[in-house]
Parts: sequence; structure tokens; C-alpha cells
Amino acid sequence: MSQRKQTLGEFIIENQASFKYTSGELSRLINSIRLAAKVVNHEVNKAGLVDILGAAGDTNVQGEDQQKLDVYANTKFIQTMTKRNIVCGIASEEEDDFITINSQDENHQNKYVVLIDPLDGSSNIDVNVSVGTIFSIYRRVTPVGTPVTIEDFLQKGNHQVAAGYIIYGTSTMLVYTTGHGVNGFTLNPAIGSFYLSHPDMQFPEDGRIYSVNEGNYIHFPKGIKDYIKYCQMEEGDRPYTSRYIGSLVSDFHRNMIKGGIYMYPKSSKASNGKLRLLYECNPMAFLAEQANGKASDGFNRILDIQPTELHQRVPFICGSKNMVEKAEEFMRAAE
Ligand SMILES: O=P(O)(O)OC[C@H]1O[C@](O)(COP(=O)(O)O)[C@@H](O)[C@@H]1O
Repeated sequence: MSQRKQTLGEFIIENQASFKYTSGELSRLINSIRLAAKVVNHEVNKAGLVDILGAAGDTNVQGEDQQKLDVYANTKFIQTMTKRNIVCGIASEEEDDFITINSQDENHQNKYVVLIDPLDGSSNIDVNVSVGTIFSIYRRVTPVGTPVTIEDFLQKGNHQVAAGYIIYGTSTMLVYTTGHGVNGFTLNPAIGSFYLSHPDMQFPEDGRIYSVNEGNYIHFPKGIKDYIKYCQMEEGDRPYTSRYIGSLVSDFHRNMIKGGIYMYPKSSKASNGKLRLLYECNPMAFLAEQANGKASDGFNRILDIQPTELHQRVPFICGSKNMVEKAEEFMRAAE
């Protein structure tokens, strides 16, 4: 008889001790993200039936039209984390500035900040293609007892204490790391619980899938163009297969399981690419490295980049180690 799969709640408690700080708070924080994920998942699943599709009518700080589901997910994650007296601050793709959250005793006792992309892959919401949520967690650096400051958010990615994503796809999964490997949990909608379906996820060192918006090809740097040509050549185990969903979470998830590389490089249209360092690239880079993969901007390790702004963008190359190193080789050669 197959062994009963562990629930996410059980896994969190069982692995609490592996965390270097007293981890009750971090466990409660991940539990609150689990709860918000279920609430948002419920809305995503019935998106076509309720008035949640389409634009909300506002634009966010990036100048992007906010989708109704962007706003809904943003509200639900912020509400759920705020109510549980765990976080001292939240930054979100949908919020211009960070939000200060005081502890219930009004003494700024909470120790964690969360950075979140509430709904990743917004362009896919209305067309029923998988989307996601991305989160990144840090321990504050300013003293407990004082309000959180921008300093607490502009920490290098290698200081993250936890990161993860939720993918709202053919099934809904929560995948996360606390620096002890990457584990994936699938939601059983009938029971409403996440179960450990993908223990110790690992990127194959090599893959045969490349994910990039080739519609921007003519605007890409020479190194990226050369690497794409390399992927398409009839040689050895190439050509590779091109797969691009247009949702970072979904492309990353597939490439982590099958082996592959995702690229959102800089271009003559976007000098730093499109993806945001703090709540897209850093969390995915932490997961990638914890799963034996790699993430860089073509030259530098993403997790070593010193952030300077809340919504700054960086070029992003991430996936199977040998494929990322090959792309970096082409970038250096083209310098
Ligand atoms: O449509 P493009 O320019 O290829 O961008 C798609 C990329 O942008 C993203 O949608 C990120 O932006 P959002 O968080 O606003 O959705 C990624 O998920 C995706 O990989």
C-alpha cells in the first residue's frame, strides 16, 4: 500500500528545526502564504465565471495595466500575512512603495519582510494559460522595535531565508525552499490540502529546452543571438526545443523538471530587460541554486547583485547549470 503523502503543514513542522533562527514565525509565515494561495487559487479556477477577468482600470508603478486578478491576488496575500502578526513589511509588484506593518502590540516586534509578485504571467490570465505567484522572504536588518525601512528590502538575494512560487496550472502547486533544498506540494482541491508530491526537486545539469521571447530577437545582444543560434543548430543533441509560455513561474517549473533554460535578456528596447530583481529574479535564483541549477544576468550571479531600488529590473538567465554556463560563454565571447 503506497505510503500516505506528507501534507505541507506536517512538512513545515517537521523541518522547523533545520532553520537557523527560532522558526515558529517563519513556519507561521509560510502557512499564511499557503492559506492565501488557496484563496487565490479558488478565484483563478473560476476566473471565466466571475467578474475577475480583464483590466482593473489602473496602472502599477511599472506603468503596466493592472489586471483585476493582479489586484485581487495582491489584496489577498497582503491581508492574509498582515492578519497573522508575523511580517513587519511587505513589498509588491502592485504597490508603488513598501508597506509598513506594525505588530499587534504596536511595538514593531515582527522580524520578517516579504517581497511578492502576486500574479506572475499577467498577460496569460484572460486566456486560461497557467499563471503564478512568487514570494521572497528576508529577516529584517533594522532593529526590532523600530519601523521597517527600505534597507530591510534592498538586501542581496543571498540573504533570503526562504523563497517560492505557487503555480496555478493543470494542478496547483506550491514550491519553496528555506535553504535546504526545493520541495513541491500539490493541492488536492477535494480536501483543500497541499501534499508533498515533488520532494527534493533538482534541475538536470543539461536540458534540451530553451525559453525566450524570440519576438524580441533583433533587439537582443549579440551573445544572446549567438546562443539562440547555437540552440537551433543541427549538431550533437541539438537543435533544442523552443518552449515559451510567457509566465516565468510556468517556464521555470517545466525547465526544472525536464531540463532547460529561461532567458529574459536586456535588449535595445529594454536596457535592463523586463524582470524585477527583488520579487521575480532573486526568489527564482534562490530556488534554482537550491535545485542544482544556476541564475545570472549573463555575467554576474543574480544572488550577489546589490539592489538599489524596489522595482529595479535585471537581465535574467536561469535554469540547467551547463546550459546557463554555455549562454554566459557566448555573452563573454561577444563582449
Ligand atoms: O510578454 P513578454 O515580454 O515575453 O514577458 C513575459 C514575461 O513577463 C512576465 O509576465 C512578468 O511580468 P508580470 O509579473 O507582470 O506578469 C513573466 O512571467 C514572463 O516570463
